[in-house]
Amino acid sequence: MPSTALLELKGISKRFGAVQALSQVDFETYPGEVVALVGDNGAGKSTLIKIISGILPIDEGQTLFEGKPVTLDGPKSASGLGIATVYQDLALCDNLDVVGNLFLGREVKSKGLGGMLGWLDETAMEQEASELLQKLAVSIPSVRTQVAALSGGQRQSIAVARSMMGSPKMVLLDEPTAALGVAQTRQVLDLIRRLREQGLGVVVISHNLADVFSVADRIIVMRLGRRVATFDVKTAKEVEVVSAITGLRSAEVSHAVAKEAR
Ligand SMILES: Nc1ncnc2c1ncn2[C@@H]1O[C@H](COP(=O)(O)OP(=O)(O)OP(=O)(O)O)[C@@H](O)[C@H]1O
Repeated sequence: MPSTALLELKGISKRFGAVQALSQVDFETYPGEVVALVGDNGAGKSTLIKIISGILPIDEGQTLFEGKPVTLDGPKSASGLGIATVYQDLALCDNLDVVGNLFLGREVKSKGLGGMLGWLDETAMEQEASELLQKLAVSIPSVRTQVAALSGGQRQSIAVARSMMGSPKMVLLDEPTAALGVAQTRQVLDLIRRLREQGLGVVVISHNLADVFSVADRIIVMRLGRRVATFDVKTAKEVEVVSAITGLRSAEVSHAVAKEAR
């Protein structure tokens, strides 16, 4: 593991009225690793992701990016540092094709008079889109396919690819495999592995421990707004992770699992 974290949060606290959503949370990600953020409903995962993506201000704590103190006071400051977020609701435009979605808001104007007239350089965008999808090994019928015609896994892959357009250093994924079938999930998990191979720091929120164990390097467990455990996937046991998530002892988890299986 490289010694300097890409992102380091220290003692982060966040309150919504009477609800203490985060209490003194430390969090760190390194380049070229996948960190899974897990925890029960209401544990504080989304709040932490929103803080990292600059959507929510913190009440207390410190943020370092590549070892330097920074302030994440808006989505622009996060994206300016190279932090990209892929939300659960995808935010793709169904009526646009893949190129249109990848370049939404960052269209390439054609050079010369065409550019002055506001014409878009479709050829350049098409080529760049194809290159990006090839690099990420995302397989779709054509970059000119409307995203409405893609499978759930392909759509999620396009959403992830879109987050790569600004060449980020870190990608946050909120439940990227929720609502996907087995084959589509595998496709998205493969894509996450490729982000790691490219040296990115990847943070994945997931409720699916099978996915977590298959793709993550480290697992950070949140419970009631606190970071309660950290596991190295190579040595972690699922029962221990469930125990940290629920607050039950491992023996109680095993007992509950056995009872459920009956
Ligand atoms: N905007 C908000 N206003 C008030 N309370 C909030 C707000 N956002 C989150 N909370 C509360 O903060 C706590 C943490 O919520 P958060 O959404 O971060 O949990 P989570 O781990 O992402 O849960 P889930 O898995 O259900 O998405 C919860 O008690 C939640 O009700």
